[in-house]
Amino acid sequence: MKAIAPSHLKLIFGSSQPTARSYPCVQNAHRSDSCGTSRSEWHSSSAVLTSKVVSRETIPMPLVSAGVDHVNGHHRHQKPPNVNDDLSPAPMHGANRLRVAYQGVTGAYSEAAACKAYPNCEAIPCAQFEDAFQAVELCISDRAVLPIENSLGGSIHRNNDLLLRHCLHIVGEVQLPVHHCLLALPGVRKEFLTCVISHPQGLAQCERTLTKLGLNVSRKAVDNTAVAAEFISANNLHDTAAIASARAAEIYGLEILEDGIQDDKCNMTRFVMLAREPIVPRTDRPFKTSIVFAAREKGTCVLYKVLSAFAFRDISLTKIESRPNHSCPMRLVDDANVGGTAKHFEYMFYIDFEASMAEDRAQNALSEVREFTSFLRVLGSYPMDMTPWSPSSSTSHAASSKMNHLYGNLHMATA
Ligand SMILES: O=C(O)C(=O)C[C@]1(C(=O)O)C=C[C@@H](O)C=C1
Repeated sequence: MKAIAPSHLKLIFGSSQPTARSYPCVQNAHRSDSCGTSRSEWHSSSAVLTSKVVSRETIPMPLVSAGVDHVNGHHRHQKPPNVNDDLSPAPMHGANRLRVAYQGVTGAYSEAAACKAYPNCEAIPCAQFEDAFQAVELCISDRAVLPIENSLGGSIHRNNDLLLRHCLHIVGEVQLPVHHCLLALPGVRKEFLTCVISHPQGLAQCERTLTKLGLNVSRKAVDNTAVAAEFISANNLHDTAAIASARAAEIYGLEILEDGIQDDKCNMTRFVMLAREPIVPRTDRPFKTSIVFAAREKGTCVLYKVLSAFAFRDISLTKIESRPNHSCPMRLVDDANVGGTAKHFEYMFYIDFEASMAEDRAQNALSEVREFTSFLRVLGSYPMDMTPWSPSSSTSHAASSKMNHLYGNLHMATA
C-alpha cells in the first residue's frame, strides 16, 4: 500500500497534519454550508416520519427516526467502533453484527444493497434518508447505504444535498441491478387498477412500460418501493398496484402481475456506503473519489478549467452534476453592458473521478481545482465496484434463498 505523502496532506489541509479521520473533508472554512456550521442547526430539526401516502397511523413502521438514543432495540453507542482502517470486509465488533442503516422497510432495494455491501450485517430501516445519516452520526448504526443515482431515473438529488449538509464519508459504492415487478393483492387484475404507487424512482424507471401495458392510471409517489407494497397489503387495496421487488411481494403477500417492468433490462442503481470515519485511500486497486465544489467566479470558463485539471492528468470523470448552492442560491450582478442587474443562479458541482487520493495525480488535480473554487470538499475516496454485469431476474430471485436474493453472488468492495 502506498502511503500518503505528508506534503500532500498539507496541501489539502493547510499547515496542520491531518489524521486519517479528517482526511477527506477539504473545505474552505468560511463557507456556511460546510459540515461544521450547519450541523447544530440540522440536529435541532426533527425529520418527518410519514410518507406522502402512508401515514404512521395506518402502517406501523419500525423505523429509525432522527434524534433518538434508543430505537428498534439499538442503543446509542458512546464510542464508535473503528472499522475503517483497512478495506477488508466489515468485521464484527463485540457480539454484535455491523449495523447498516437504509431508507425504507424490509424488501426495499436499499436493504438489498446494504446486505450486498455488508453481508451478514444487521440492516436498520429508516423512514427518511436524513434519518439514515443521523443514525450513523448518533452511533445507532455503523454505516448507511444510500442510493445516489440510477441508470434510468438519474440522480437522487436529495442524497447529494445531504452529503453536503452532513459530515459522513463515502467509504464504498455498490451497484445493484434493479428488477421491478408490478404487485397487487391476490386475485386483482390489471383492469381493476386505478392507481400505481411507488418511490418516484420506481415510477420513473417504469414509466414507458406502464404506458405500454395500458396502465394510464394515476401514479402516486411514496417514500420507498417496499413501503408501497406494505401499504397495499396493510390497507387491503384492490384497486392499487405497487412497483417493487419480487421479495417485497413475498414479504407483504402480494402477487406479481407483471415481471421485469423497468424500461431497460440493464436497470442499475448505484449506492454509496457512508461511515463516520474515512478509509485510508490506496493504490493497489481501482479507486474512485467524489468531490463537491463551488466555483470561485461565474462562467463556463471555470468549469472548463476544473475539467482540464483532470483531463490533463488523464483522470476520467464518471459523473458530473450540478445542484443549487443552498447557502447562496442567487447572486445579483450589476451588468454595465445592459444597464441593469443580472440574476445569476449559483451551483454546487459534484464530480466523481477514477483515481485514489493516494495518487499524486489526484492530489495535484485537486490543488489545481482549488485555485478556481471558493469551496472544495472530498466526500470520499473509496474502492470502485468492479463486479461484472449480472442482470437480476425476479424469477431466479424467487427460486433462490433469501441470502442469494439479498446479497447476490458477487463480491463487493467494502469498508
Ligand atoms: O424504494 C426503494 O426500494 C429504494 O431502496 C429506493 C430506491 C431509490 O431511491 O432510487 C432505490 C433503488 C431503486 O432505484 C428505486 C428506489
